[in-house]
Amino acid sequence: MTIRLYLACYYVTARVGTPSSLMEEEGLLEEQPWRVLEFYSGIGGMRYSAMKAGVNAKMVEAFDINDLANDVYAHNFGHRPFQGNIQTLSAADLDRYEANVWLLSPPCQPYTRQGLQKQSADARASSFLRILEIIPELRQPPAMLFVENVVGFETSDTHQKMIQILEESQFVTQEFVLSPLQFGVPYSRPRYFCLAKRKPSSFCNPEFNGQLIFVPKPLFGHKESTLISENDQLISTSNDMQQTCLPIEIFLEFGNCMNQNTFSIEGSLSQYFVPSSLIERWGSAMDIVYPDSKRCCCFTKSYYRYVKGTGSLLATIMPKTRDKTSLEDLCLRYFTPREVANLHSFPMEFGFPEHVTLRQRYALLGNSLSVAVVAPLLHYLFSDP
Ligand SMILES: C[S@@+](CC[C@H](N)C(=O)[O-])C[C@H]1O[C@@H](n2cnc3c(N)ncnc32)[C@H](O)[C@@H]1O
Repeated sequence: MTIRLYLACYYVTARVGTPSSLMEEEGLLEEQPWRVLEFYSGIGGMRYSAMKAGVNAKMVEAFDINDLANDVYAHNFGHRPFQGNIQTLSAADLDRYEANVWLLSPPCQPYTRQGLQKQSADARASSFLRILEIIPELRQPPAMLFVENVVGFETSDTHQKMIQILEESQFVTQEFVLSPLQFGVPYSRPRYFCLAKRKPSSFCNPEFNGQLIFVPKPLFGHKESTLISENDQLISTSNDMQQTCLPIEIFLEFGNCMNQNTFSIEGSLSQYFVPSSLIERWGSAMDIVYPDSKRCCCFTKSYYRYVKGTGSLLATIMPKTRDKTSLEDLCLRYFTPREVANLHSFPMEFGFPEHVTLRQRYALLGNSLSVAVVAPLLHYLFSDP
């Protein structure tokens, strides 16, 4: 079944800070906006990143198979993504959009360390492989591509295939593994990113072509002070980059005063309180952070359903001595969905439609991405040398 195409367009943004009408008057809008397709759009992390990056882009279409994610996207952007399996798109379908930029954040389960790591053999990898195979079949291939995935993707056979197809289709690539911690956000969420430009386009720092880079410095024009490791990869000089991060309290919607008493007064807040039974059973596996902490763990789509490895819990009582206080006394709570969105650097205007349940909100956010990381990467991708 082929997905029917709607050619209705919707806009990301003109350049940040300058209304487009004003820019037109000033004669600044000399260039046509880039026509962008957003694959695996989820709740719109890529779109928010493009907005934050201030790139001159027009979102031509977004695609996602998940009904609920599309509800959230429509709620925030006033446009419902195309609902269907990306695998069913043909080259002719995609050519009709006349897009020149593709943003893709395909499913990561085939590559996660906790998963079976079946890579390309996992059915959830098929749609991405198919979309890659379409590139050489296109009448008008994209000029730029941006791919986001989990760390582990870069060693997969899907990655190998992606690089092979991109090279054969005349793309140059630069790859990154970056975390929000490297952008001042107290949030550990390292992710893999591939930036690709089709020749004759090139990157501002072409000396990084074909490399996997672990520091954000090339994005900001720094060429020196990045180190080359034994296997020629750029590595971070600093193990303690979180020292430069803001404290977690800046990202909280309920401050330190939120304790058990507050929970009982404010009925709806009680849902964030961690029950004693969970503390007893899973206490030793919990990642506990404090309002003054400068790091918290990655929130996954299973946050709030499971405790182990799904994201940090917040101590709302600051103990005098941290290592001697019982967990019960810390008045532990879950981060709220708004706070997870804050740590993902989503804008304040982002919200959920009422019918989306708490668990669904966490699941959708857990699948999304860090705007603080993706925005500068997109800005770099869209910049001309
Ligand atoms: C890693 S998430 C991307 C989330 C997105 N970047 C965001 O900011 O929310 C992958 C998304 O791809 C969607 N998806 C997975 N397989 C798909 C397919 N074959 N066709 C269309 N969408 C698919 C899922 O519903 C999910 O929303």
